[in-house]
Amino acid sequence: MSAIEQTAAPVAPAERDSPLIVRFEHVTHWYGNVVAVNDISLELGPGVTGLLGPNGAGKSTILHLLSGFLSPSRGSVTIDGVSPWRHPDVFRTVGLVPERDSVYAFLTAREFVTASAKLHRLPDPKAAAERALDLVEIEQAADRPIQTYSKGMRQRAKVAAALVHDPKVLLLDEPFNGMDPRQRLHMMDLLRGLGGQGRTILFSSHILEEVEKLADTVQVVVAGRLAASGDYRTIRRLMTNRPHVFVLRSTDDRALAGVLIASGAVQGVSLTAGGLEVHASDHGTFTRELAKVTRAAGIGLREVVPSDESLESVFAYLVGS
Ligand SMILES: Nc1ncnc2c1ncn2[C@@H]1O[C@H](COP(=O)(O)OP(=O)(O)OP(=O)(O)O)[C@@H](O)[C@H]1O
Repeated sequence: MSAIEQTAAPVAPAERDSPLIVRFEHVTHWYGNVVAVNDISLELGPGVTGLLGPNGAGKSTILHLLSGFLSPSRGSVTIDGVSPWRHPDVFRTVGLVPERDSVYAFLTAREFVTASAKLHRLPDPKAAAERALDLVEIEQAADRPIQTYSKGMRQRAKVAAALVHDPKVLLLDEPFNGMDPRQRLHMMDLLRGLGGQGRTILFSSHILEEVEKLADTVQVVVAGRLAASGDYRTIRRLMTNRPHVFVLRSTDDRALAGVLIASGAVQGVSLTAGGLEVHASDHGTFTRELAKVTRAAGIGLREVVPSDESLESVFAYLVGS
């Protein structure tokens, strides 16, 4: 595979009104011998997209390629046709909320966000900071040092700093890490609102439920590769239709094994010390049939435990499919 030429004659994206298109074309990135991103092609438009994958999948690398911190070893990354690598104009269009807190904690949020506005050389840094602080709703606490903030408020201060120049593309690396459920909901509302305003929002997560609640579209990455991509419902269906393993405990496991095999709802069963292990070909059919056959056979079900629900097994299935 040969490297794709970067698009020539860039037009400063910030000067355009139409929604930006973020594009990866056959992008590969190596750190020495480690292939962190492997031949990924994808396209993002306005709205909220979840970048879902287990630890080490390549999510941060993808975000850093988009932010212009890394250049692709192969392929091209473009935002509205312009490569972010060594093209400072693109920085006016992109805001990044990094995973780590890289903020001096003695600063107040107002000082931190104003400093970010100055770095962007905005004509009125104070007014821009005011607007951004207002957007993330930490105006009330904006004059307190960041070290006095909760995790959720620290994250919001980082989002304000990333939004200070009103970027059309907002990238967030694991924005929900360490947040309690209330803070999480608040951040979700905020990102949903920003996506609704026509911004292109890409956030990384290794938690399925976070992505399900927030994202319109999902990009699933596993071991540097794009494992699935598109509408959340389609990906959810892929996940629930995959083969499942359950451990059942009932009043008569042996009889249950017999009726399940006869029903055709399972591919295999084995009696184990922990109960009856069944391999179901798909989740929906199995759960429907299970209720029916146990009732008909007069068997009492005590427990149904999915035994392969770990994210790794779901990802492994997606990679294989
Ligand atoms: N600077 C680096 N030098 C060498 N290898 C790296 C470097 N940064 C990341 N990697 C490796 O590249 C792969 C992808 O890492 P990346 O941080 O992009 O994944 P991630 O999905 O964001 O994971 P996490 O959620 O754990 O941060 C991993 O195998 C990681 O160990």
